Amino acid sequence: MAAEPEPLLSTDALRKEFGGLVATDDVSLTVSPGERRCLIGPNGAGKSTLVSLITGQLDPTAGSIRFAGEGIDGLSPHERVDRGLSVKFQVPSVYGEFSTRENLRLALQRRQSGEALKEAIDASLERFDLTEEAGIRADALSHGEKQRLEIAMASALDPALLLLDEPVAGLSVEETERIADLLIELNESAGVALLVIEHDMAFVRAIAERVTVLHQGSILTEGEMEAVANDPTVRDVYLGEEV
Ligand SMILES: Nc1ncnc2c1ncn2[C@@H]1O[C@H](COP(=O)(O)OP(=O)(O)OP(=O)(O)O)[C@@H](O)[C@H]1O
Repeated sequence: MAAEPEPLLSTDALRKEFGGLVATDDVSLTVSPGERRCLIGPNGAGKSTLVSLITGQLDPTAGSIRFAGEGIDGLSPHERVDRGLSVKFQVPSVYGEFSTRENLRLALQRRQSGEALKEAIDASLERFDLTEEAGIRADALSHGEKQRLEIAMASALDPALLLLDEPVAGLSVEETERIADLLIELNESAGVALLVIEHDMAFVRAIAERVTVLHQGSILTEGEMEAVANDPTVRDVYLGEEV
């Protein structure tokens, strides 16, 4: 029998304590190459902490992480980005005083220069529907445009995995659908695996192939969205809210 292909990302018994509080409790999560996964769970479930452990912003109290076939424990956040693990945090971190085009140049110039760089910037502007905003200062963009610019910057270096922390929080239904379409297109055309934290269940339904539910720092369950949404234990942790 053929061996199972190695996951792109795997965490093994990951744990994070803050003083006496266990924010991440024995989390063993795997993401396959090219997969679209959403991470859901009520407020305080430990979603952002888990993402910070994966990106290297936080060090685990115990456990380990493998990415693209190698252990990445002890690598800095930048070293993880260089290996293809890219992240878009919840708070927009574009350079407000620079134009949309200049922001993309900063993200893309680590790999390219000259005419190739110009072409890559134009392609990225087009892919993320930002061509008309190319000359606008980033701090004058709408919230949705800023989110799209940030996703464009985070995917500039062709990551194997893109982590996104609440990419549609505070966006209109229309902008949310637009970002869902863009992420699916990015996943399908470039093969980028997605690991997305989100509270917006319509968005989760639109993009997730599989959903992982966190509760009190641990994985409560995993599976396809419909099965997860109908799971009574999941309904319990959401206290009757519609999942
Ligand atoms: N730096 C920190 N110091 C102390 N406690 C923390 C720290 N970061 C997170 N926590 C605690 O860890 C737990 C998990 O928080 P986390 O932000 O990871 O949850 P979350 O699922 O992302 O929540 P939300 O959906 O509200 O963003 C919470 O009880 C939180 O108060």
